[in-house]
Amino acid sequence: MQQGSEARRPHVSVVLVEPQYEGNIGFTARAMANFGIRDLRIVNPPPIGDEAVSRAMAGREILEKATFFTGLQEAVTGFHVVAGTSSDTGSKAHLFRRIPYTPQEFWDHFMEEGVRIALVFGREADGLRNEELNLCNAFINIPTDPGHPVMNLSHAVAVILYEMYRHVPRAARRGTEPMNDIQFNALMERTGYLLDLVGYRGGRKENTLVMLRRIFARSMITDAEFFKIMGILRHIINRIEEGEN
Ligand SMILES: C[S@@+](CC[C@H](N)C(=O)[O-])C[C@H]1O[C@@H](n2cnc3c(N)ncnc32)[C@H](O)[C@@H]1O
Repeated sequence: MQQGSEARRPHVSVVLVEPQYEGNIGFTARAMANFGIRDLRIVNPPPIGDEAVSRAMAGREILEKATFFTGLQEAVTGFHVVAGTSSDTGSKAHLFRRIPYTPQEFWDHFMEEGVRIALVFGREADGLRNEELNLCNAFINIPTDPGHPVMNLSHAVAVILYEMYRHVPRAARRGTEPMNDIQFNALMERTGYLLDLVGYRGGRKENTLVMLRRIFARSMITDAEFFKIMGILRHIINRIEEGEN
């Protein structure tokens, strides 16, 4: 299922109900890849061909492994949370069992390890039908300009998954934790040593280190990037030292 950070996440699936355009299916798979979600379910898909594949890019495997269903009930069996999505908070609002969540509110509530969540998206032309909304036990509406509330299907998927991703604890996003204080000090120490080796002394060295400290501090260097930079510094330092001996 989700790569890398399964332990801290709910199990999220994306369910498209009778999408008309294969391009939107491809773009949906691509957005899912961007945010680490793998399980794509499609109720009564149109023919899926080259256009979907070319739109999917990194989501190609997700597209290839998508599963197909003949009804929504079948597609969402076994999920704890079945979240219907709609741009329509007016005429369909009476079908919502409660006021729709914004994506942020939804993930504030449901970002629980082990919870199985189906995010259900409707048809391009007329969204989810009443009988499909009745199968949902939560609802999400993405706030937009009131004059233009209807988003493209795959854009709506991307916004909701982006918000999910923002809720994933930092530690669960492999390699994206910020460099810690010990690493920061080690980076400054190595940089200072390199400046010594290339002949920076006294005030020149101090001023350069102050400037580099500011640059490093505002660069939001991740732990993975820290190890890369340290590796590069080690190579440069080794080369210089070898040349001196
Ligand atoms: C082109 S829209 C269909 C328009 C339809 N009036 C509806 O119910 O939203 C296709 C799908 O994209 C999703 N969508 C579009 N705009 C959205 C919004 N503002 N909030 C939540 N989902 C949205 C919904 O899943 C919707 O069924």
